Amino acid sequence: MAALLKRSASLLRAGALQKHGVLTKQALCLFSTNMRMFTNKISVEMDGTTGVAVLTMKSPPVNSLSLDFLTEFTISLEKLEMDKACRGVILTSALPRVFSAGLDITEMCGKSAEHYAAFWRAVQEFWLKLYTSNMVTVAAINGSCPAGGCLMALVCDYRVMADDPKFSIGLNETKLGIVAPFWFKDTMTNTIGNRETEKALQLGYMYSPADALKVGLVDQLASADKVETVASTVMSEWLAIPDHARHLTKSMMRKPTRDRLVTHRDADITSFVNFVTKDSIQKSLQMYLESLKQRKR
Ligand SMILES: CCCCCCCCCCCCC/C=C/C(=O)SCCNC(=O)CCNC(=O)[C@H](O)C(C)(C)COP(=O)(O)OP(=O)(O)OC[C@H]1O[C@@H](n2cnc3c(N)ncnc32)[C@H](O)[C@@H]1OP(=O)(O)O
Repeated sequence: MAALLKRSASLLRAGALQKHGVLTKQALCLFSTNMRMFTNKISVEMDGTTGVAVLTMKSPPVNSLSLDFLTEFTISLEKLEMDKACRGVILTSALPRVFSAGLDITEMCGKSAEHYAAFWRAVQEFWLKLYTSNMVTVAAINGSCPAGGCLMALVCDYRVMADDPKFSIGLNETKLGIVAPFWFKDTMTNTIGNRETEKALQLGYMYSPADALKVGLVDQLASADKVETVASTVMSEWLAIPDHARHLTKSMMRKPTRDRLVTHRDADITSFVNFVTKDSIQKSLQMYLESLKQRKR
């Protein structure tokens, strides 16, 4: 398994996954009955009876989306996608208080242009795989969920969030001095509409669970200890619909947004690299990282 993951990771980084479908056709072994898979940063438990997998992020301190994390996540998802027995996946976090802190800022600081390009391609791949999944995807948001963490939840079919005012969710990029790219914006607009997105993105607004429910950023709240149980109940309701009808409908709804990124994928990587290599952006990101560290002292 370690060797497979290593090989898969290098293929993914090289862009081979989406170009040649190598992982999907040859390399992936499938889940069949009850199955557990662990990588360094993710664990997956698949219940062969219900057809539901729980994908748990376990990358302390904050489940940030590093290149390694994104690679492991995308490969795990691909394996589930290939397993005919798997019809739904619940995403959750093993960490107390944090679902995911979003993109790993250290991947965007002080690295080469080649590194930024590889990182951004992996972010795109992660979004594309999750956004276009044939499985029912439910986010069990059991902690804070800024920026890329919010994006991950937004691409799921349904979001259940812990009703704890200490947690928040939103696309806060402007607060870091950076700009959410068009496909982050599209994903949010498709969920909460244009006007609310315009305000939320410009202000880098982080919503409390109650406010997130009010604007439709999440679908349901549950007490922190019940988030996963509620997510499982929601999953059963969605799985009562015939798969083919449901996922044809999903792909009809999502195709225009997906196509927009696929069409502009290379240009989007170039934009990201040009943007993130600017001195002013590097300075903003460094200062933000430093402020996160200072907060603890
Ligand atoms: C003209 C138009 C051009 C357009 C061109 C567009 C191009 C594209 C531009 C770029 C777009 C990028 C999009 C970016 C998306 C992102 O996701 S950026 C990441 C944003 N994330 C955050 O702001 C979250 C920051 N973190 C927190 O708020 C908190 O950590 C938390 C998640 C609420 C958890 O709090 P707590 O449990 O108290 O933990 P902390 O003590 O704060 O943190 C523990 C350590 O983790 C480090 N850390 C936190 N978040 C990150 C992160 N995202 N990346 C890396 N590291 C992180 C933090 O520094 C602590 O580290 P130590 O001090 O070393 O322990």
